[in-house]
Amino acid sequence: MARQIVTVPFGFMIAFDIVLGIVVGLGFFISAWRKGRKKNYAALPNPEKDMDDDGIELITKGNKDAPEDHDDLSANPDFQVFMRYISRLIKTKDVGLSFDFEGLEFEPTPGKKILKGVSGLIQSGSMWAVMGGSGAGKSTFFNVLMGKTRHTAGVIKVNGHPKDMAKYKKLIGFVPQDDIVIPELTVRENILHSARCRLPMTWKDRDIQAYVDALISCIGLSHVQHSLVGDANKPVVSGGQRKRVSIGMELAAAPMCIFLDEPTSGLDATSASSIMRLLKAITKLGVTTITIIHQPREDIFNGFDNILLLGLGSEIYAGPTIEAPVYFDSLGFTFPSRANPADIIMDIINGEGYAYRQDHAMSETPVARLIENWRTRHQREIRPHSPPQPQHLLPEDAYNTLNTPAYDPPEQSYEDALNAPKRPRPVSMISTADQEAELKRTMKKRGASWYAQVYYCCKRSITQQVRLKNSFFFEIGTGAFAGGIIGLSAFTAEGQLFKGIYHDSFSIVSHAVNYTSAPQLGLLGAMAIGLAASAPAVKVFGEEKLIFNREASSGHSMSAYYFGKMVSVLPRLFIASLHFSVFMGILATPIMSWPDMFLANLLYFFCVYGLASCIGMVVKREDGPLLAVMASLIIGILGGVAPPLSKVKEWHIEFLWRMSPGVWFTESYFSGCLQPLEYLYMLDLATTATGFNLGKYSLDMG
Ligand SMILES: Nc1ncnc2c1ncn2[C@@H]1O[C@H](COP(=O)(O)OP(=O)(O)OP(=O)(O)O)[C@@H](O)[C@H]1O
Repeated sequence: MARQIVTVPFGFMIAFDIVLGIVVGLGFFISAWRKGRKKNYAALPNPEKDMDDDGIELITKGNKDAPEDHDDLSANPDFQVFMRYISRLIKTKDVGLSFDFEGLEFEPTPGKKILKGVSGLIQSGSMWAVMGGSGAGKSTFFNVLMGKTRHTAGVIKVNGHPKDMAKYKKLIGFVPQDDIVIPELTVRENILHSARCRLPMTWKDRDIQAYVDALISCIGLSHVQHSLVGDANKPVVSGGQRKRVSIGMELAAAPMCIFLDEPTSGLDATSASSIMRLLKAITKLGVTTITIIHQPREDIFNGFDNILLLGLGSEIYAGPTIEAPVYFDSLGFTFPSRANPADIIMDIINGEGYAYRQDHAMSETPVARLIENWRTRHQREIRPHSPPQPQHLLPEDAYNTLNTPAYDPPEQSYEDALNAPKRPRPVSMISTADQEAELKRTMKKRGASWYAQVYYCCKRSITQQVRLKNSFFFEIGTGAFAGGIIGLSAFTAEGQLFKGIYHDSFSIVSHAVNYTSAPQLGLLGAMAIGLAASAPAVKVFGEEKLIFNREASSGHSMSAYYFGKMVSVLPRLFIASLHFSVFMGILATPIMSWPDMFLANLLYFFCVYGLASCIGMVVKREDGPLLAVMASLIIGILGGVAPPLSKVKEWHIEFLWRMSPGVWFTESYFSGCLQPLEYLYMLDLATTATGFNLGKYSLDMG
């Protein structure tokens, strides 16, 4: 049998590789030239910047801690632009998002209560701090309030109506404790993607870009906006700047309520203050802000309208920030003048408050005593929990608040405050049907269309892949190598992968049969593709599990993400499959038509990518590659070669094998290598012996 020559695909592959080589070479050349040009300016006092291969500015180490532009918000002209945009976005008949929660409990395992009856009222347009020691239950409280974790007891009301908070996810922003950002994108690309996917679909791209520019300036990232974000392994921007990107990604969505889990960790004092002032300003527009904060500076602490103090999963205090020292004073703690009240409060609620007491009455289990004290006092005399109704200022007025001190000292003494007549606890604001309808309309408008999100996700993924070119070239190389190895294994057969019994009248001259070589080639091919594709697939999909979760919980379309991602990997699958098929075709020369073989390989690459991405999404990040490789080997082994599919049929468990893409793939090879020989051999004997079907190529591919 003549060796099949795969001239056209081979020529195509070579031409493609040459073009790819030229493009990459030119890229290197241009970036080296640009780097050289940069070096000529090195003598100037401007901050040094490098360019990476894609022309992205990389901030050099020396510049990482350089002061950011416009830390002083009130001097930043972009701030007014930002405020105008955001006030336009959150204007909804003076109704924002307020939360009323009563007796919230979370008990993941019986007997282990993480939250124990937390109650409170967070009115729209108020700024809350949640404070407590490590493990006090702050993040759990956040998760329960946001609807990410189902509470085991208690009621949550949104605007006075018992509702599932998750329904409002398009209007809620959440800045997680860890910076979940895409390291291969620049600062601006990360924020712009969030804005494009979450802002109203009616917005023009020009407006979105202007809004993002103003926001980037307000969070002090203009000078690094074209720098890659990087990650902990390969940092490009500093940790504090990455934190600000994370905050920017949420502010870009103009949320009506924003939850921030330690937004100031990793920021220097000035930047932290600047970010909190920005948050304060948007709070004045009606945005509800709830922040977990550990060690706030005094001005930051005093900027919060209210604080919720947690200890051992219970409330220790909830109410106006200004009244917290008064409350602890009433318990016998003395606040030294000139000390940061936040520090003292943290000491007290961590059970280290005896330094501020004359007596030692509370030295035993102090946190439990504080909790009990709050509970009994709270029942006895209910103090106001929140400031008056939100003021919903105009952007200009909110802007002006930046120039007034954040903290107004109490006009009355602590004693006066303690003896003041008791005010009734404010009732929660109950939105009208009209306001609810308006909120619904706002939510409906939020977010780009599904098609637009597919486009943005696909574009973002292609950008990432271009910047991760090493992984791309590795995948092509592995594909070519695997194809070559499998081709070599069948090289000596010279394309004769099947021998059967000749048709009647010639059957007597038949030689020994060989029914196994063709399916074996399929089996080896499946395993080789599994090895070549599974690890890169985990990298492309699995590494983004946290990003995916973050985006899904803020209302991004999950299907758009997957679809966009899938479309973006098709070119690399095509190229890897091309290299695999060409090398395999040249060396093994099966009589199966090359396009059929290529299509089978391509679809099998696709299956392995799908499987590996699902695994990468559900298992731990470090386990992903190994488990994906193992799973792809298993589906390859379930290809119906050993044990033969005929045997599996006898056991009546063929359906199990048919669940594996490996069996369809092997069957397509079997079919492809045998059908051209139908004129010569009795193929039905071979199908009975192996259990594979013939002539079902379309079904196999499907
Ligand atoms: N789903 C869960 N199952 C079991 N234990 C949990 C669960 N969620 C939280 N915990 C435990 O509850 C406690 C409070 O956790 P949480 O993350 O809310 O604390 P935190 O106040 O945010 O702490 P930190 O400031 O250190 O982040 C911790 O001891 C944690 O291990």
